[in-house]
Amino acid sequence: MNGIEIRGVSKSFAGLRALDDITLTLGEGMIYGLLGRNGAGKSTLLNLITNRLFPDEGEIFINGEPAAENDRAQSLVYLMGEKDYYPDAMRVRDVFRWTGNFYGGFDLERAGEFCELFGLDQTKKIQQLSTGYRSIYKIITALCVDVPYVLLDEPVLGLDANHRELFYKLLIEQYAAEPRTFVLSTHLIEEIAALIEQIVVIKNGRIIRDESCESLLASGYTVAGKAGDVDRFIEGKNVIGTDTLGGLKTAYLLGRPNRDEVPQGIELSRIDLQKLFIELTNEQGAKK
Ligand SMILES: Nc1ncnc2c1ncn2[C@@H]1O[C@H](COP(=O)(O)OP(=O)(O)OP(=O)(O)O)[C@@H](O)[C@H]1O
Repeated sequence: MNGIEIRGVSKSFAGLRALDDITLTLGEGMIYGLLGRNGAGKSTLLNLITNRLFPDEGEIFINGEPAAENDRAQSLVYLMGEKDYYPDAMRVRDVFRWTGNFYGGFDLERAGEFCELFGLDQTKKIQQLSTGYRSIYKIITALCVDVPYVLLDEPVLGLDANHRELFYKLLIEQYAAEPRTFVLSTHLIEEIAALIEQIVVIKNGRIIRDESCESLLASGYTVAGKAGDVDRFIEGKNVIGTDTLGGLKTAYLLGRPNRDEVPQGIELSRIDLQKLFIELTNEQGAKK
């Protein structure tokens, strides 16, 4: 079966259960958002898929082949991790060549174009790059390597807003030109909300949501209007947060709205992903 299949995987570090019986399939040609609070287990999961770590229990398969110590399976997955896996003295252009040799395909021409767009000098050594450009050379590598599964762990770390926009744009363009699976682990949830099709939420080492962005967003809604009207409307409903500005109030609710029940003067709209995420992942919040 094609895809990355994670079956009953657990991983502990010195007694701390970082991942607890994870079962998950990452399909082909999809953009996933892997979301979770700090320490939830996102990087551990990505590191297990790519053999930086090995599970205590369970197994991972890549296109039907065991992922553990299997070069053929691993050549299908590229992880852009938080750590630098290339020697500091290596030049950016050599990273591109080396990655192409290891993975059997790399679009050097496209990488050159991306370097120009980001203003990255390919002749520079990694050790000469600023924090943002250390992310940028890795982003470019991840976008240009020819593999069906690209895992991006905090890809926009240290990037300014313009460079983040550029990255999202290039990612969508690359995806449209040649569909493959991208898994984006990030805390900048609203920024990726428009890109992702499927959302996986990890909380305390367990998966609490694995569903389409569309259906997750349909599990809540926002109402806004005069504070008094909004207060009357939300009474007895499942309110997860409110914002007040002057005499106006916005309330975020779980559940599906009954449109017929919404009085005049109350504006109904979609809930934003960030608000839902906060509710799903706070300690008291959201049972599965
Ligand atoms: N090599 C390690 N040794 C010991 N503990 C570890 C190790 N790697 C991860 N952990 C612990 O496992 C848990 C999950 O960490 P992980 O890095 O996977 O979380 P994360 O969701 O990626 O977090 P963040 O968003 O902060 O990067 C944390 O409690 C972390 O401290």
